[in-house]
Amino acid sequence: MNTPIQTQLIDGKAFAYQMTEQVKKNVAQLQKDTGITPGLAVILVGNDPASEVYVRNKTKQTHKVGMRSFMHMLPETTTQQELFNLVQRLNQDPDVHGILVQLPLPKHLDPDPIIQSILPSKDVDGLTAYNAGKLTLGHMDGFIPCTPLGCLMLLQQELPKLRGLNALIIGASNLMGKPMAQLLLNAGCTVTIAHIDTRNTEELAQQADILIVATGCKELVKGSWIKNGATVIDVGINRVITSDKKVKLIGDVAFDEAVGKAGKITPVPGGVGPVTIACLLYNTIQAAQKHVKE
Ligand SMILES: Nc1nc(=O)c2c([nH]1)NC[C@@H]1CN(c3ccc(C(=O)N[C@@H](CCC(=O)O)C(=O)O)cc3)C=[N+]21
Repeated sequence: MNTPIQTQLIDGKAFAYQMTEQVKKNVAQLQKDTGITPGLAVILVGNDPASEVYVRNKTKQTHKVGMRSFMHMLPETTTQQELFNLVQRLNQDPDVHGILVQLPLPKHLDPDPIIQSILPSKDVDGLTAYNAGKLTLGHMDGFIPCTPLGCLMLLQQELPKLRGLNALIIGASNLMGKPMAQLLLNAGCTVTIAHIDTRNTEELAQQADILIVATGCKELVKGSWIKNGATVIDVGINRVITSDKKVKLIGDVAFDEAVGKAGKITPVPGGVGPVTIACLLYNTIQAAQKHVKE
């Protein structure tokens, strides 16, 4: 019988608060030095309730740090050409330093050509081929997607030495899994990516010192999958209705089972989510600062 491990919660909310305070100072400094106020444009197409929550959070935080926020809420019926035209306008707008197209887009729209039409210098989501390529080459001066950047920052805070650790990432998306793998590889981890066709994900997880889960499958990872003392980063956000008819957020890790096995774990909510938004603000101030230097 193994003695249960004391599992430490990683407080993403507190981390995001610290980061946001720093961004706020940098915004004030930039305004003092140059008169420029960083501006973030967010495009939301259709009315997905979860996306509306994130976008509202983003707008609130943007104002809190003293940046300008340009919200573009487009109807479900928006065409590819209309969306493309809006991105072109924002590319040319000198008040806009960062552009984010909230994903997923409605099914009739093709996200990739839209994303690729964003100017790399305004691509604060880090999804253009230019920024993705920079990351792959190990250049840290491009824009890095906000969620994996946030996960890396949390890991750097929690683990003094990442070099040589085994990391398993479950989920291989362009927004999360792939850039996460590049970041951890650059940090010296031995990186494995598992995805929907992987046959032995559970077995791979049991070898992982760092386990990052971004699948959108609620409570996919069971307690028995987790190596004793591992650091677990739960990127999932799943809405479920409880027996007393309340909406509750749960992650991609069965949290109650992970407690007593993991050394450290991010909760949902209050883990990766708030840090993602802080990283978006961080990328946007970077975009505005670079704009000044050019
Ligand atoms: N182009 C694009 N870039 C993104 O970065 C992007 C996106 N599309 N689409 C969706 C995902 C998801 N995402 C979140 C941001 C904040 C919270 C967040 O604030 N979460 C709070 C809870 C908020 C709630 O109540 O739902 C928490 O975890 O504590 C969650 C998820 C950004 N994403």
